Amino acid sequence: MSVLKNDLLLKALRGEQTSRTPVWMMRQAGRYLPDYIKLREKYSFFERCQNPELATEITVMPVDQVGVDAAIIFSDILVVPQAMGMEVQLVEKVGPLLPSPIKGAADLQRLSVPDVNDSLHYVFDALSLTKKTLDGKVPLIGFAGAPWTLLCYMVQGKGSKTFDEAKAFCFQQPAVAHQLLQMITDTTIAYLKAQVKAGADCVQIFDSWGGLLSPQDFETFSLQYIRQIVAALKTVCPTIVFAKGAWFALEDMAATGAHGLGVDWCIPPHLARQFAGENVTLQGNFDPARLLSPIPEIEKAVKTMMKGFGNQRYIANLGHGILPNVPVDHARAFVDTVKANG
Ligand SMILES: Cc1c2[nH]c(c1CCC(=O)O)Cc1[nH]c(c(CCC(=O)O)c1C)Cc1[nH]c(c(CCC(=O)O)c1C)Cc1[nH]c(c(C)c1CCC(=O)O)C2
Repeated sequence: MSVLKNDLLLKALRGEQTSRTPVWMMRQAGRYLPDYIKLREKYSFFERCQNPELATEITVMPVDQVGVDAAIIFSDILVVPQAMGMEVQLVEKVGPLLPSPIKGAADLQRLSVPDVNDSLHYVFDALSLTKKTLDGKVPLIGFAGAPWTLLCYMVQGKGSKTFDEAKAFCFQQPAVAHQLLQMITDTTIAYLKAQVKAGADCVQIFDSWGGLLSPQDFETFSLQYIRQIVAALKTVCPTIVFAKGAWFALEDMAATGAHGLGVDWCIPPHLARQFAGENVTLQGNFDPARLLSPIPEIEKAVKTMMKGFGNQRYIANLGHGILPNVPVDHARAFVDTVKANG
């Protein structure tokens, strides 16, 4: 395994001094990149994920074309429900569709905690090939969805602004919900450990819908499972927890021992730092829609963000995934501005 030539991200996560701020963008692999859009015409989404050569090609694209300081493996959080036994489709322009969602205890019979080396081996193959292809250029990030966010899709069956059916399931059948969350957690721990074995240098847990829960419900249905995952991974690699909208839980999330915490644009940097404390790296928090501003305004806003977070224990990123309609030169302006001011 080659030594990393750029280890800014890992240094920032470990709390070591960095010579400048590392930068990457959530959902940087795909969507807005013209070369990715071309591949989309030829292969279905899961074909792209399951073919290690294609997944590697897409993973490396933003490193070469936008200049980010880390690669994140091209895959999706929904490969875990798929491996547990659910049918998952990705419908063009609609998003994820799970035609037979979980509605009650009987539906859990259809699910299993799978042997990840069997059902998700293609992700590990993609990680190994990507690691080799990167040749130490930048670190490689592995990832998984948080149990709560995966439950949202497994119960609701599709995307939603409120995930009201998923919440109703948790509130009406809490014992079944906790059984499901534990199955997802057990699968995820094995999955992330195997990602590290295959070449991931650190991992991020995406809790995209954490902020839909009240602080008490976030603890009950999300954080206690994230805590298990972080505890299991802590000695294996640095972990980043990104719970969108869950600014209220920054202090509790820092107490899990995660190395990094993602924050969205709804909280100013100084409050994020105040809530999270000094012993964790913060990552974020540029409004993805702000990448649609003219480039000079992007540059100004990035500098303001960086001043707010300071230049240590900080990773510049967006506050959620990059939007599909962002021009590549705007994404590049974001990355270049961080590098020039870091
Ligand atoms: C909620 C969620 C999903 N997937 C993911 C999340 C958590 C992060 C977030 O909240 O944005 C995570 C994800 N999905 C994808 C990645 C790849 C790595 C990266 O670039 O960060 C990652 C990290 C590829 C993808 N996953 C998907 C695409 C688009 C499909 C395509 O290009 O054909 C990509 C590039 C499909 C997907 N997958 C999902 C949705 C809602 C959609 C449809 C909408 C969309 O994002 O375009 C579920």
